[in-house]
Amino acid sequence: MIELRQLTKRYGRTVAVDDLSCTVEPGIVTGFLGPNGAGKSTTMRILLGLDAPSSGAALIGGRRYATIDRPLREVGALLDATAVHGGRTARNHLRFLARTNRIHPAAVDTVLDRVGLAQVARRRVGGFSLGMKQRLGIAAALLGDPAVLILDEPVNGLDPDGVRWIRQLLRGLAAEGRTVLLSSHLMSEMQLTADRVVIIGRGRLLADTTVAELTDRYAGGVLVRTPRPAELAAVLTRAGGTVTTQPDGQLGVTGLTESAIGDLAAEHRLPLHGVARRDASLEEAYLQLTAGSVQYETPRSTPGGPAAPDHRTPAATTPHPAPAAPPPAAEPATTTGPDAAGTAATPTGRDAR
Ligand SMILES: Nc1ncnc2c1ncn2[C@@H]1O[C@H](COP(=O)(O)OP(=O)(O)OP(=O)(O)O)[C@@H](O)[C@H]1O
Repeated sequence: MIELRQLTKRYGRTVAVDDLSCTVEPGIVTGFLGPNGAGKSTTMRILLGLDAPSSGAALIGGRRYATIDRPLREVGALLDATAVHGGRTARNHLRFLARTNRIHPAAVDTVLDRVGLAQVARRRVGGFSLGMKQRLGIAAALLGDPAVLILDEPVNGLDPDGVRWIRQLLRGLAAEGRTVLLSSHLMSEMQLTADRVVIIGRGRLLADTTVAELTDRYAGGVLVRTPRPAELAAVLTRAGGTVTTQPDGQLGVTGLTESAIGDLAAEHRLPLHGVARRDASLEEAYLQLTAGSVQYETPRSTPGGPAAPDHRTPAATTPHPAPAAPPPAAEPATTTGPDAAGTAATPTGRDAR
């Protein structure tokens, strides 16, 4: 289990994380979402002992990372898949991590197999594609068979097959009872992978709920298909509904249930070709929820200029690209957390799964 207790982090005048409290439970996948600069990476770095909180606490299995004796056995992390020694082979990279964390060397081949890198285990990491490095980073995170996994943008660089693979992997790891926290800007993917989401904006908690509850909360009424839209719209409006005509000619109705719409249509002998609840996607819910928290706005269209991207289009998977990169991290992020490279280790019991 992961717990954030009134976590606050300030960098000078910037409040990167602002009084953030939440619990990330085992047995499910929890998505960690927020616009660029919201404080996700900062929170993850604090969880992994790479940065110190200004106040509050970030706990893994009830303890601060720095007090965990054999970190790789308790928590696996992927922060920056490219932060690996390019001259080493994949196998040697993992063997080094295993040795310095007193993990049995047999675990190396097991995780290489699990992430699909067994065939390239003896190739130098420098020649790996970003997707292969992501897989290697995940292998390193899994090396100690940890109860908790913290993954920052793990699908970056993966092809569609790899994206599906990681979705199934993470869901499988959660089903084994592990705590899985992952950040991503890919809302459609997050909707398929995560059970719960913690959404932050400008360092503050905006939502901590299930994906189902969130999409339900932002569901947009009922979509009605009829060959006589003007007449039906008049009937529904008179009955207290609010009706809008969609670009595809359907009627969007709020304020009336599907059954009420069906009854009214039957009463007025107006044919219905379809009545369906309009579920919001996670992306729509996310965009509405974070609308006031975006720091790096997508440019709006200007007369004669290119059209701004439609934030409500499902294909827009990176809703708020930053025009400028945020300041670099205070300390270099590592693939597996600070102790991956060899801090002391003594056996501890697993208490966080
Ligand atoms: N080392 C640092 N020094 C100063 N400011 C920092 C530092 N690290 C982060 N920040 C600031 O803290 C805020 C939160 O940044 P953070 O990288 O945690 O956001 P994020 O949600 O991970 O963003 P992204 O989605 O773009 O990765 C931003 O305003 C960022 O500029």
